Parts: sequence; structure tokens; C-alpha cells
Amino acid sequence: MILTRLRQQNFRNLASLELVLPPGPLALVGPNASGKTNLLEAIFLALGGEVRGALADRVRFGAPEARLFAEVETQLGVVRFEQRFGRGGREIRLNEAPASLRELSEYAGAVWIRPEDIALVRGGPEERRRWLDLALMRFSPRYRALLSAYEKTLRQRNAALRTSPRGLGVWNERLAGYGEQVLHWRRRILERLAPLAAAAYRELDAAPLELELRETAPPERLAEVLEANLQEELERGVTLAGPHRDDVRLLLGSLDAVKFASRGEARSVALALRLAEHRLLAEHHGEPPLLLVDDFAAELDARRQAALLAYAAQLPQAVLSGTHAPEGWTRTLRIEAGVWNLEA
Ligand SMILES: Nc1ncnc2c1ncn2[C@@H]1O[C@H](COP(=O)(O)OP(=O)(O)OP(=O)(O)O)[C@@H](O)[C@H]1O
Repeated sequence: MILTRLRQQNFRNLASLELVLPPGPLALVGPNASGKTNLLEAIFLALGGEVRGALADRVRFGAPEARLFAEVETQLGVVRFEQRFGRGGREIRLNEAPASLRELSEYAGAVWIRPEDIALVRGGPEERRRWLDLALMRFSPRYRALLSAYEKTLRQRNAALRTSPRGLGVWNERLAGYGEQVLHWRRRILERLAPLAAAAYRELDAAPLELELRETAPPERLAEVLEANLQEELERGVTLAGPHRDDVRLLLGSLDAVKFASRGEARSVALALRLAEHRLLAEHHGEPPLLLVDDFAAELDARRQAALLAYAAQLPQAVLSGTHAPEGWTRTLRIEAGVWNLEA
């Protein structure tokens, strides 16, 4: 998938301009606070990416709404993505017709790699669950509905634990039903992501990387575990086992990367997770998503940078930001105080 045209209005500090993008590797270069991250975020969002925090914060200070327009070339032809968001809510259009986020996930879209990804390793289990869940939503729009049904039921069961334990039977059954499905989906995607992450990590470093699900209850025993925990759950007022408590173990050699990885190793593991996601999406859609890399040099030594650059350079399109261009990358998009300028 190739992004050929990007237009935006009132997105953070970016100047309202139309950008015609070339295929292949593109370096996005500018000083600190010039708007590099903002431009990558605009592209990611425009192509259906999901971000944390309120969309309203992405609207230029003082403006009522922001607009994003992206034109991409896919195997199935040219597709136009449009969005506006702000005080009046969010509106998405696909080829000029109203659409939902779910429809955007039918395209390869973009994978955004950023220094903040280190939280996938250094952060709590919720970071790794979210990574898996967001990846699953991109592969299966049905998973989004399933996960939200599970989460809603969990809130209802927790409320019942505190206020009306007599009605728990219904919630146990429902939670176990949805939970079992969530667990099966997660197992299936991890089975596919694990070897891709291991292969991506091998290109960065010699140590083997293994991914394993750490489940508080296996799917086939979830109902049983809910029963067994009931007394303690009534005392504490929360559900102690299920997909909302699970984690993904990241093993480097035989060591738990979450506890023992150095900063550079943690960043490399996070990078391998994102590259695995990129490769799996490429397989799934039959064409690679646009690769966006923010601050490509951050915390990576020369060898790891070279591996990342080599992967990016062979893709149909990749945009990498930094305060300087990677060596040998000739196409540069310069950005200064939110204004960009293409040097092809
Ligand atoms: N909603 C907004 N409206 C206007 N400006 C904003 C908004 N949100 C963020 N900014 C500004 O955009 C500027 C550029 O931020 P950005 O993170 O894109 O810089 P960067 O080029 O990636 O910098 P660095 O090299 O330091 O990572 C910041 O100074 C920030 O204050």
C-alpha cells in the first residue's frame, strides 16, 4: 500500500498543505518540536490507526475541528480516506461514503513504530494485552465486538460481586462464554506473531526471543476457575481470573525481558513486536502496510539501526523520522515549525 497524497487542516502544529508522497523510503527530517511526530501521527490516524487519548487534543489549539485526507494506492485500486474530528464528534469517509473504523481495517493501513513502544516491555501487562487486542481488531472486526462484550460483562459481574451476589450465576456463565472466545483468539494470533517476532529479533540481535501467553485460566477451565475463586472475589469485589488479567511473557534467552532487559534490549524487543505485526498484516492483506518510524535512531546501536533501515528500505513505502536522514536515503521531507518541504 502506498500513500500518494496527504492533506490536513488544523492537525496539531502542522501547516495546512497538500503533500504528494513518493513511493519507497522517505526520511522525515527536522529539529526538535518541528512536527515530525505530529505528521506521522496524522498519517497513522488518516489510515485508520488507533491512538490513545482524546482526538480533540489533536486539533490545533483554538480551532474547532481537524481534517485529514489520504489517498492511497492499494492492490485493489485507489482508495480515499477522509476524517474530521473535534467538538462535533468524529466523521469517517471512505471513497466519499460514510464509513466506520471497522471498514478502515479492511486495508493494510500503517504500522507506527515509536520510542514510546518501549512501554510494551517496560510497562504493565495491560500494555501487552492492548498490543495483542489492537492487532486482533485489525485482523478481525468481530474481535472488537467480542472484547467489548467481555469488558461490559466483567463490569457487570464486578458490580454484582459487590452489590447482589445472588445474581452472579448469569454473569459467571456469560463471562466464561465471552472470555473463552477471547482467549482462543489471543492464542491463535500469538501463535502467528511469535515466530515472526523471533525472526525480526534475530535480525537485530543474536539472542532468541520467545513469546508466550500467561493465562490466569485456560479457556477450557475458565468457568471452573471463576467458581473456585468466588469466595475471595466476593471479599475483594473484583474478578481475579480471565483475559483481563493475562499477560504476554517476553523471554530473551531464558530471561524475562520485562524484568531484566536493558533499555536498548527493551526497545529492540518492542521493535520486534511491531515488525511482527507489520509482517503479519502484510501476509494477511497480501501487501505491506505503510511503515512509519518515529525517531529511528532512538536507543538503537548502529547494528540495530542498520537492521531496521534495511527492513524499511525494501518496502514499497516507509517514512522514518529523525534529526538527520539515514545514510544513503536520498528522498527527504524537511519539516520546520510545522511546514514541510519535499526534496526528492
Ligand atoms: N493541538 C495542538 N495544536 C498546536 N500545536 C500542538 C498541538 N499538539 C502539539 N502541538 C505542538 O506541536 C509541536 C511539535 O511536536 P512534535 O512532537 O511533532 O515534534 P517533533 O518534531 O516530533 O519533535 P522531537 O524531535 O522533539 O521529537 C510541539 O511543540 C507541540 O507543542
